[in-house]
Amino acid sequence: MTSAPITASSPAAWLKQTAAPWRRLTILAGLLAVADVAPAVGFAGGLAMTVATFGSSPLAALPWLLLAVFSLMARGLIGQAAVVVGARLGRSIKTDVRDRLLADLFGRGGRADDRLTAVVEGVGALDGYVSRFTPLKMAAGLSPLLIIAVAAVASPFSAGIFLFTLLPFIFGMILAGTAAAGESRRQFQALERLSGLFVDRVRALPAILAFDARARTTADIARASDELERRTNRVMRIAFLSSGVLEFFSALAVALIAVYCGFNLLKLLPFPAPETLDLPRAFFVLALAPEVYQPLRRLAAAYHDRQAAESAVPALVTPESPTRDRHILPEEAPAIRFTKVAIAYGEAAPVIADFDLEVRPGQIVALVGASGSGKSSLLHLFLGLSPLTAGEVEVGGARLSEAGDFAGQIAWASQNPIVVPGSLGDNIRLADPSACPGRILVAAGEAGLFGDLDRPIDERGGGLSGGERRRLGLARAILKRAPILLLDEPTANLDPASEEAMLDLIRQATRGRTTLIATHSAAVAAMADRVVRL
Ligand SMILES: Nc1ncnc2c1ncn2[C@@H]1O[C@H](COP(=O)(O)OP(=O)(O)OP(=O)(O)O)[C@@H](O)[C@H]1O
Repeated sequence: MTSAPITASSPAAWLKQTAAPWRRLTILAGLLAVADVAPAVGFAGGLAMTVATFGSSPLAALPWLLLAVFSLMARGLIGQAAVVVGARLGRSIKTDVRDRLLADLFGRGGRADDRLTAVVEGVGALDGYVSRFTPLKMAAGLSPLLIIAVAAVASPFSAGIFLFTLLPFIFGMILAGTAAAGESRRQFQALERLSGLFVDRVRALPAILAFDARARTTADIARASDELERRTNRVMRIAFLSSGVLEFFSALAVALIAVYCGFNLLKLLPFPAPETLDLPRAFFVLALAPEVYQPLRRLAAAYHDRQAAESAVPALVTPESPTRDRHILPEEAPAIRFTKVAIAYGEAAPVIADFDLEVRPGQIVALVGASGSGKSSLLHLFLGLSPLTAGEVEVGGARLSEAGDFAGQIAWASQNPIVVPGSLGDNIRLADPSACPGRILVAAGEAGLFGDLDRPIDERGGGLSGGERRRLGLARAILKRAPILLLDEPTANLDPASEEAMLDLIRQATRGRTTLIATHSAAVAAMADRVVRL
């Protein structure tokens, strides 16, 4: 089951909306938690009657004893069923949210570091919320009142004591919950920071080793992990403190009931007795006393689940992404039009402003200009790697502002093609995972990559020269049958002879496609149909 994209005003609303498609299962889990009341009452009644009848006739006590035993067993079964339903609910919701996060992550083509904690820890934090906290919340709202109503039948005055002592209990829970909320949020932020830092440093390992920054990096990670430890300790402290306070109130209330029932039985109450209790009724009320507070204590114990889930929500909300129709572009080379395009990174001044350009279908346009003039940024627009701050880019009539990116229709050779550990053939195949070995061989040949395609390459490109890396990028662009070709500095750092050979290969690759090339090379610019200076 997949829910709609979610954008909600508050974490609580987001969680509610996210769980909405599983409303029935949620209600079932809640009802099972509430159903625990029936065996609790059965057990208290059975025990009270056993004690009351055992003295006069042990045989008459047997059915009551059996009731108490069966009630205990029913309690176990109901608890087990609640765990199974809760686990199923948690699994379903986690899978849905995780799928949505991953789709958003891959759909945007961005880096995954900042969402890693969301996908792993954040989604995990939903489990306790849906499988424990939500059903227990329902039980905490209904069960004490049900038990008090039953107790009122045996002893209305005791029911009044129950109601009265519930108030400080609820007040204590609210106080503890409010105190824990902020700390829990800060703990999740510390966890996100540590996780992001760790992934980032692992990624930058070669640079760290090259600049001998091991000590500094270790200190950074140690600091972030100390911070997480500090935050976790604070959350735990609040949790222990609040559960201590709640235990105290619950013990006090049970003691109050015990004193009242005992003194009433012995007729020793220091005030006029509001009712006369006999042994079974007094025992029944006393046995029910812990049950009144049990749902609230359970809810308090699961309160941390709610805090953890709410703290994780900001990282889990996927921005409502524009509808992306990957098939809106024609198969043939399309026209491209830039209208008053601006690109600005963050708050910095625009790198590109008021940029207008019309590229005809199949045309080759070279973008030239000083380093930093924004050539790569213009190409990155098509892949969603640079922001379209103003204006519009249209490809065959489709608007970039509506499509988000055109990555599916782009063959792209970047300045530094990404290399993954594996063989050279595996690396070319990344552009089209469905390509057969024959097509990969042809693409490699057309990009000037000859030799063994099975030769191993590590993640830093070890095993490839600088020129071969560029050819790898070109081979990928050739392999991908896309109507637009983007080449970023395809001949940088090549000697004139290699560049000349590369030009022939590029010319072939551009056939039947609309091509944009960012370049500093006069030879590449000369090959283009049109040169645009930035
Ligand atoms: N992801 C980014 N975040 C912030 N600033 C960026 C980012 N990418 C590029 N820039 C900035 O935008 C400006 C233009 O960069 P861009 O790479 O587009 O220029 P270029 O003309 O392709 O340069 P070169 O010829 O050296 O490759 C530079 O000042 C660069 O620092």
